[in-house]
Amino acid sequence: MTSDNFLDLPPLASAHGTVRLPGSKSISNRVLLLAALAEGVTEVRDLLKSDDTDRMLEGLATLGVRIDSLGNNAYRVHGCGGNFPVKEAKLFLGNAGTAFRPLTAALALSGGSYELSGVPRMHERPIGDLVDALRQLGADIEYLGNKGFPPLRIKPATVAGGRVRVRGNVSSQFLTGLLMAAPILRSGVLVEVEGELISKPYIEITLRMMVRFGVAVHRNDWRSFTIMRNSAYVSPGVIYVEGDASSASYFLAAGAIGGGPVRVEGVGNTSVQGDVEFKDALEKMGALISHGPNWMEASAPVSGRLTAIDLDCNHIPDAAMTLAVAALFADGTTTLRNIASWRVKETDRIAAMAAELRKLGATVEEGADYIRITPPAHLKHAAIDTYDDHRMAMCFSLAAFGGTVRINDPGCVAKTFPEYFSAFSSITQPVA
Ligand SMILES: O=C(O)C1=C[C@@H](OP(=O)(O)O)[C@@H](O)[C@H](O)C1
Ligand SMILES: C=C(OP(=O)(O)O)C(=O)O
Repeated sequence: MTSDNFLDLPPLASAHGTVRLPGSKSISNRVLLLAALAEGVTEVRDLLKSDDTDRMLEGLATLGVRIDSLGNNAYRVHGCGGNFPVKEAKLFLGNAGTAFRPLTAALALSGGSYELSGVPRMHERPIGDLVDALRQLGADIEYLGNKGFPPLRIKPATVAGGRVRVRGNVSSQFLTGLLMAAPILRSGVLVEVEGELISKPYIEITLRMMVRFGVAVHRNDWRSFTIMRNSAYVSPGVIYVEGDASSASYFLAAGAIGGGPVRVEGVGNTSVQGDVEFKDALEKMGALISHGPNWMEASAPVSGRLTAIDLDCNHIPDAAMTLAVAALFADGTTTLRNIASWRVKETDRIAAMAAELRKLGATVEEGADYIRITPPAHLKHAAIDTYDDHRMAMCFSLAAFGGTVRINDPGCVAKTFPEYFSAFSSITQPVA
């Protein structure tokens, strides 16, 4: 039964089939911004269409960037050569971290007057480390609400390149924003990371996308990054967005729990996305995994049951949520470590995950940066609250392998995967 506010998933007997993945959120929003900043016209194919990418598309359009929709998830972006035509604007960026953080950096170095705001949760997500770094380059940024958080006002300022230090232990998106925006200055920037850097594979995506647009960053391990004087983005002509590796995790887990094989197409072992390593975590749990350059496939262990794991998940913060729900179907106690960033994402994901897993009967221990899950013998029926967090809705759909489950506010999946539930039902078979 469905309504606007909840979706009842029937008890599931098995999973097998193939899913063609929607485009990667992380790549889509990077490519849109880089194409906008580049010289020339870029044709972007297989872009993700979702709330987060709509916020980036709208934001760029407000800034005067011409973007033509060509149909079939293809867009033509008319680059503005590092100089947004509109010098005064208000941007609403929803809850899209991949739009908010990089656009803050780009606009702070652009010499205009801008206001950036989002949904109430976005105003609770930190941005102080990025603002501090941009101020070192001369940017004039004011907090319109609480210090260290959006909404922000950016004023015209004399900005110049040079050395800038940024903290990377709250979100890697601050470093991503600085790196992507730095070529706007044309005068060379040395970015030094202060302390620990989390979510490193996302920096790899950033650097790979910048190279596609003609800017090679010289790096010293994860400590410092140099953007040379006169670096400027140039359109690569046509660019394809690969499938979303985080979105792949739900289907691969379904194959590992429900028999399989479940195959995802659009992303594979040559991907630039760190979340493809989710398949390795599932393999450690006993799942049978195979993969090629553009696909991955998962089946249940020969024994039929997954086994618990103890894993540092810092490199796969998004896909790790799927492991927490897969742990309901694994023998033993699963511990997911080094996930403090979960607390400042769409919701406090450690608290939300613990609360909803407990409703299903699991024994859950949570700490500042870890979660430990012991499954019950049988799942209880529960109505799962999703906290306006797309990943809560998507990963808890897997609980239907233990009996019927209600997902409250299923529409929140629109942040990154509007068609999620129809894709999920296409590879899962209810109990007869
Ligand atoms: O740069 C990116 O595309 C992202 C970085 C990660 O955030 P943090 O760096 O805040 O962990 C990730 O959780 C987010 O979904 C996307
Ligand atoms: C953390 C996420 O999103 P954002 O890009 O808004 O940070 C996510 O998609 O899990």
